[in-house]
Amino acid sequence: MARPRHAPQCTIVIKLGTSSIVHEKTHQPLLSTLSSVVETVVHLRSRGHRVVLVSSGAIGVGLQRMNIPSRPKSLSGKQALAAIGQGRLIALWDDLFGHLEQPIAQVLLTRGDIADRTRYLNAVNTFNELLSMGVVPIVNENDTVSVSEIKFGDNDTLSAITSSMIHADYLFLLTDVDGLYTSNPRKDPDAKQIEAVTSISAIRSQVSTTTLGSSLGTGGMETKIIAAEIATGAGVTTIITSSKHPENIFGIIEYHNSLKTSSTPGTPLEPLSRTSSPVHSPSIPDSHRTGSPHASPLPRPPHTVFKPSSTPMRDLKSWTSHTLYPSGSVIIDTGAHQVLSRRESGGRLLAVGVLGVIGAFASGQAVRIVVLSPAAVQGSLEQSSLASTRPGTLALLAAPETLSRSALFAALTSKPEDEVVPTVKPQFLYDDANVVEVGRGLANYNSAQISKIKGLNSSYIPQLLGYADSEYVVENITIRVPP
Ligand SMILES: N[C@@H](CCC(=O)OP(=O)(O)O)C(=O)O
Repeated sequence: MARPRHAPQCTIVIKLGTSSIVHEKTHQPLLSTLSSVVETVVHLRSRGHRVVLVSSGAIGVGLQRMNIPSRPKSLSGKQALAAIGQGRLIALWDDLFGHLEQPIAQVLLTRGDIADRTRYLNAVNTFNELLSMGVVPIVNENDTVSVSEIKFGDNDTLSAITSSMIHADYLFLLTDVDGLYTSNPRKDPDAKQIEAVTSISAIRSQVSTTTLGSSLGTGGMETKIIAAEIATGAGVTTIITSSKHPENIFGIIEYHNSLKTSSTPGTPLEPLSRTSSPVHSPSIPDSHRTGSPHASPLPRPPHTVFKPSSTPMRDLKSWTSHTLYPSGSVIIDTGAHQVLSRRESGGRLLAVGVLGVIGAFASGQAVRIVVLSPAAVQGSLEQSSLASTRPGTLALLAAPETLSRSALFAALTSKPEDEVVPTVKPQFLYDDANVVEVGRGLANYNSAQISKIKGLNSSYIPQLLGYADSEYVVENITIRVPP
């Protein structure tokens, strides 16, 4: 007899915002929502899934404990309330999960914690160990020690980074609306839910993101879209759905698994849940919206799905792009921008493609990869000139991004290029105002060294720096804005 096909076991991150954890006015915990989340998580665990919860709410619980009506404006005020509330918040989760014999763990992170590669790997190892022990890690930002430079800022971003760290299959952003709408559904009766998103840049122009979000949390739809961008870039299917019906997570996973894996279109997998999942409205299958070859006969609980990238970033690249606070910028020319946007570049930048640096950074630190803004290119062009400084040496007092180096050498000297030591001296003053960030990477040399070797063939590195650790000046580059 044919055995029923089981849904694959997944790693699932579920993020609950402040407005889903405490009441907006009274700050009392929303016990029925929290209990439903606990039942859902325990049920997912019983089906073999690995689950991580990202829980906001420390400040909200702190407000209730101290009987303070609204979030303080000062950072230290928020940090103090988070310190008061976090203990009670985790105690509440432990109590609720404890009734169902489910062990939990508290994981508090800041961006600074995982900006260091060793600490990042330690965090990954801890997550993996906890998950293999059958524990549900409950993550929040370590607000007490976070300052603006090292803050994730909102737990949407934190949940996306957590998903990428543990190579999650799904990230569920549970919130007070059941998906992404074309406009604010609370105000606009014509607002339409967007069921599936394949291009985040395209969706940005179609939706209004400013009007949603409660007075308690720091997130809103914009931070959810940013989180979806980070998570889908790391290969994680990202879902926005209502925190009022966490049990719909079963139906949503089942629905998407049936689209993905059904060899016979329309054959449902064995349900993840034996209990029936309330489904609030029948809706048009994703296949209709996204061009998927298979239609699913399964009901589709309301949600918006952001499809994962078909070419997810390698782990280290994802880590570089999103977890590291960049210390400075490396300005690249248009040619390097094009090359780095191709996969075969391996995400490595040669000195020849560098126009300059902004700020001071050490080797090993994260840097922004930036290009000149159109206005800066124009300003640079206006100041261009060419000069010879000593025999056999060319100084380019020019806008190097506008020049072909070999054409330049051919025009100005009969010597082959490798006999000439050029010095690139753009006269234009580059700063953050005249560049545009297109990606991030890890510097192999410090800012002063990259300044010395910018624009040059890598063979000059030992001569100019006295050593050459690598022929590349920046590695592990992720280009997020193609030319
Ligand atoms: N770490 C803070 C939460 C930050 C925040 O407001 O997040 P969110 O409610 O998801 O927008 C806390 O626990 O209160």
